[in-house]
Amino acid sequence: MKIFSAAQLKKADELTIKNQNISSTELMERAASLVSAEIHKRLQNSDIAIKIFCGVGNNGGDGLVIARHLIEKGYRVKVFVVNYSDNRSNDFLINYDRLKETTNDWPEYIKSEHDFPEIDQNDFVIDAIFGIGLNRPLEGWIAKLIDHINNSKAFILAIDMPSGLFSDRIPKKEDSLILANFTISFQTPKLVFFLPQTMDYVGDLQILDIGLDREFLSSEKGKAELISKHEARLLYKPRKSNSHKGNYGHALVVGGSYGKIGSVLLSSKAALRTGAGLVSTYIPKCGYSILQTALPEAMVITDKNDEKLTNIDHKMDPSVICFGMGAGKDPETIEAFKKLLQNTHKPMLIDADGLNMIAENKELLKFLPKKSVLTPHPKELQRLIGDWKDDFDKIEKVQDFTQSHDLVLVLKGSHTFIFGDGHMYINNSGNPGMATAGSGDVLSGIIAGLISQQYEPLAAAILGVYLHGLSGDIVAENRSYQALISGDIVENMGAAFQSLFAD
Ligand SMILES: NC(=O)C1=CN([C@@H]2O[C@H](COP(=O)(O)OP(=O)(O)OC[C@H]3O[C@@H](n4cnc5c(N)ncnc54)[C@H](O)[C@@H]3O)[C@@H](O)[C@H]2O)[C@@H](O)CC1
Ligand SMILES: [K+]
Repeated sequence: MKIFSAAQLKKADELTIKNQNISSTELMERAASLVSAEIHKRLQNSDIAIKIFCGVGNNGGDGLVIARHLIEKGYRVKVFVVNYSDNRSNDFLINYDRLKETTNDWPEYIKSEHDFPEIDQNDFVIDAIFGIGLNRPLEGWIAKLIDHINNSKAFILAIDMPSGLFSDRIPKKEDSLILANFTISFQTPKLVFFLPQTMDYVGDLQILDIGLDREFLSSEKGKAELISKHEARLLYKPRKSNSHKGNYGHALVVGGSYGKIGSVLLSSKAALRTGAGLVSTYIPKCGYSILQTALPEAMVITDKNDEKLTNIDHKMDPSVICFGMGAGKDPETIEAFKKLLQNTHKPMLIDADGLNMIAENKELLKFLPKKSVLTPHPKELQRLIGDWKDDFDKIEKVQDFTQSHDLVLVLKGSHTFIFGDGHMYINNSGNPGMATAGSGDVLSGIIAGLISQQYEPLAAAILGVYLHGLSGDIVAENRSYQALISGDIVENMGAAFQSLFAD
């Protein structure tokens, strides 16, 4: 699903009104009716006090439509107009009149702190104060109202966006914004719903298809693409019945040091479980028996050194080399890595200590084969590209970095971002249970396993990240977040592939 900017959404809005020959009031009616239907589906006529806070723009207009529909269905609704301006939008005014025809319990106006209503913890609050139209921080009594709503501890449903959240920038620490439990947004999600600095305000997220202009949605280039099952499925390449292991490539996993052989084991196993035809490992001698015993399907070559990598002389022609997990940063290992880079021309996957070596020896960057995949977590990214001001600045810097070196970059996080070919993809699978030792090693193995099967590096990164999260979700469902360990993600790759096509 594409992610658009506020300006693009406004354009989609206008085109829809023109091409479908409807009024903006009708579009609002369509969008907000869908929201009230969702609320009704969940509340099932329960006798709960619903308090709807409506701004005086179109987000407020949505709130008024929702109020009317819920009142018609018999809910106990109280509407508050947050009168931040005397300029009311046309659709606000139309729906204000329609609401007054529906109920005798007319909206109450909030014009200062004195008008703040009491909000009980058991109330159901709907935030329809500001949507994508917010263009400056909230001030004065409006900011205080937001804090008042948050402090009530009531359940908060935000319409389109939590009020106070901008669509295109990060709010300052001192800014007031709604901390929603649930957000229902229209047509496409907004980028800020997925950024580490702003995602917590959104709560659970639901996107409603309000039928905006199809032609625009499919032809317009998005700011980013959200990767869910549908998008992942399109990347999947089925296996041919007339094939042999040679068709699925050979992944070479290079890494490990004394006490860290497990990382290579996890990556190698993940590559095999993802479908690589052959997997070899290149490790220090101390790992030989460990790997041969724990993973008889893999071939093992050892360095002449017992505890670290000193000379990566593999004499093979692998389809992909995955480097870095557990490798440490010994000067001899760095030298060996440099030689490996100089002698490799196919895209590589670089993780963990491999990334740290590049961060500390930037001259290595020029030896990286084009389209290599780097898989940093935020701290590793910072070592690679330096500090950033905020999440928007970070995105810009990563785009510059990946484009100038022609790389694919997987920025790991609760929503992992994938950058490549000038585009940005945001993963939508996975869960907090996956923040556990070795999870990154498994991801590297999955992506390497896909590259070895001739997926383009960018496609391998996108699909790999999605499958990794999907497998983690399957584990969490059966085992809880806390009990999930990385080996479980590998073991459930089969279930993840099956689930890709389950519905
Ligand atoms: N784009 C779409 O596809 C649709 C949009 N609809 C709704 O329309 C909303 C956007 O409506 P609007 O453009 O009227 O914008 P909002 O309702 O978000 O904001 C209204 C106005 O408030 C003013 N404002 C901005 N920041 C302020 C501040 N800090 N203090 C005081 N005033 C401030 C601005 O002049 C802004 O236009 C969406 O979020 C959505 O809820 C829906 O009705 C249906 C379809
Ligand atoms: K809102």
